[in-house]
Amino acid sequence: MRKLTEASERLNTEIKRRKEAQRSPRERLLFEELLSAISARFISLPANRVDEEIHNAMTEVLGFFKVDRFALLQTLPDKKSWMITHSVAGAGVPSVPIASELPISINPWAYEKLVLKKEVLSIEKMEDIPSEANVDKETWMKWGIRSNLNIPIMIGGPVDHILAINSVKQERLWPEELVPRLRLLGEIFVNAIERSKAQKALQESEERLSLATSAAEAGLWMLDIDTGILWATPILRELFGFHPDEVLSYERFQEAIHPDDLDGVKERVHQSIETKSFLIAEYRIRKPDGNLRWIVTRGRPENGTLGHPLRLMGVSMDITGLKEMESQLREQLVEINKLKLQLENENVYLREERKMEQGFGKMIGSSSTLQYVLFRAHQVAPTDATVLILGETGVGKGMVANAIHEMSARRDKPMVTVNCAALPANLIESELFGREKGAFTGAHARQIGRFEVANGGTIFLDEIGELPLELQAKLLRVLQDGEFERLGSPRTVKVDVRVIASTSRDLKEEMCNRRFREDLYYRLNTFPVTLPPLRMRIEDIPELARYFIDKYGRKMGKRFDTISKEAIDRLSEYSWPGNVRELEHIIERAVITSSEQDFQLTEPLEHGSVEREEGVLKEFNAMAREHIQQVLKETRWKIEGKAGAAAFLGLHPSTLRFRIKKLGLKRP
Ligand SMILES: Nc1ncnc2c1ncn2[C@@H]1O[C@H](COP(=O)(O)OP(=O)(O)OP(=O)(O)O)[C@@H](O)[C@H]1O
Repeated sequence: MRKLTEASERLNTEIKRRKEAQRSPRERLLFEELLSAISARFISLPANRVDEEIHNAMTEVLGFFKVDRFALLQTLPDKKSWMITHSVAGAGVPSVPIASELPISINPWAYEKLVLKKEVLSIEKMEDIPSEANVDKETWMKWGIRSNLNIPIMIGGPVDHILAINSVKQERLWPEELVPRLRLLGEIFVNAIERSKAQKALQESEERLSLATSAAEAGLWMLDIDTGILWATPILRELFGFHPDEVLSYERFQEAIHPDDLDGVKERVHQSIETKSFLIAEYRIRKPDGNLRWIVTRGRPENGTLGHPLRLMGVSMDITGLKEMESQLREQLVEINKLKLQLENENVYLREERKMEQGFGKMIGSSSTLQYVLFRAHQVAPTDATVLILGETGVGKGMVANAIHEMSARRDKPMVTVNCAALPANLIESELFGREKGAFTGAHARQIGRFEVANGGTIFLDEIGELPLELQAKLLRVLQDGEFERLGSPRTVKVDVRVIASTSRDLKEEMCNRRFREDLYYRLNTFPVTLPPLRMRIEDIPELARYFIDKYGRKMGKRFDTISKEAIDRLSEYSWPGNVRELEHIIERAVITSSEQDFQLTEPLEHGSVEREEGVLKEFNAMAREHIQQVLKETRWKIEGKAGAAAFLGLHPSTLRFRIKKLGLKRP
């Protein structure tokens, strides 16, 4: 019985095959015609019509073969699924939605056959499917497929498209000669799809380029080297002022270039073509309205088949704004450099002026006592010796200290002043020697002491007499060995500092009363310089007064033509307990109250005139004598001439001779 059934099936198949074979020549011819009509429609088909045309062609083929479903599938790059890109179905047959993804895992056997082995799958009935393809069979049966023809389409290398034809209403045989024709159809479809993708990509990139060039206001151009014909975008035409319809050429381009820049541009273009190198040129053009613009052009030659450049293509932009900005910046830079130079010069001038003010330049007074002081300072300045400046308050001790520093080799290093009287006793140590963080309550940060700041320079310890006894030993160590420790640190710090100290106290007396260490006193006193009080050099008063009147007059915009003799007399008679500082303040006030042109001392001088005691006078004579004697020694008793003692002391030679006689000085 089974044998009978099998024989009947074989017979049926044979009958079907014969029928197909009988139909074939006619159908084949018709199908050839259909194929050539379809392929003709795909020639130069615009990208946006490809999908529609594939759909039409598939519908025609579907009708032609009277099959139920026709689809084009694409293998997705991840190789895990297929995507239905195009699909049509016959009447009453459910179609597969386009863009739906089919996982390869539900058709593993078909994947292997079609994609990996590149074989055609022609299935007449589901029973023919081998047992290893059960998963695929189940899938197809679920979709109601009874017969199936799948053709891999390869363009180039791997299979990335499948043409799938299903029959759901009946089983059917797929004649073998159909396969090459359907594959051809599939290739027409896939080629059209690829072409449309490439066209779309090109269109997109053109759009992007055009967007970028128009955003950058850049004009594109292409020069045919052999013919000299120039192609240009509308933006380039606008940049150069060319007419939109004008036929452009290399000559026409040259005409637009400023004559001064033309040779340079021609040279660069020539070089770019000859050496096949990048072209870059900046030049001016004159537009038809006479407007001068700056243009930058970049380009590159494009090689022909024989390696000889055929075209030069590139981009040009208007950089007039940039150029203007650049030239403005350059002008500003010149201006800045000028100002910088001016500022530097002013700085040098100010520094010089300050030096003068700090040095002897502004130390007013030609009394022999003051001159002697200056002479001493001059002598000691170049050495590194410690100097002790003695004198009442306001006599100019600070000025002399400054002058010594300015005349020393340390003048380019800092001079740090510490007023020992102005600092509270508990802070003075950390001020002078520095401290480590946490050295005492409230020491939140590390602090560098003034000795370290003055390293390489000078420290001026004003009112040294006020230095607490316990710090005097520490100072002595610095003076002797140049070393000390910061507060709260065991580490020894080494410095190279010259010490100038000053005091208005009688240090000897302080030493006797055990308020000042003897060893420190002697160490400081190696080179004492005593500044006489103003009352001992009254001859300096008129000069000082004039100097201060002028200084404050200028500051306040007043110019005094006359200074009354009475004012000068009053100033000279006064005892000046506050010395030069007091004189300066009194004059400053008087300048404010005096009317223009006429300087008047309106306020009373508080202490009144003083009877100069004999002792003071004696002291004065002794100082003057010592000074004149010293100068005479230095000049080997030469009185007159440029290098003579009289010139040095600022005296007339006969006045000096008179003084020598009066002071009883004798040549050794
Ligand atoms: N010979 C001088 N020529 C011009 N100005 C002077 C002269 N002597 C002192 N002065 C001025 O007098 C003022 C006091 O000078 P300075 O501070 O040097 O005195 P000092 O003796 O150090 O005073 P103190 O002991 O109070 O510190 C300053 O303004 C200074 O410019």
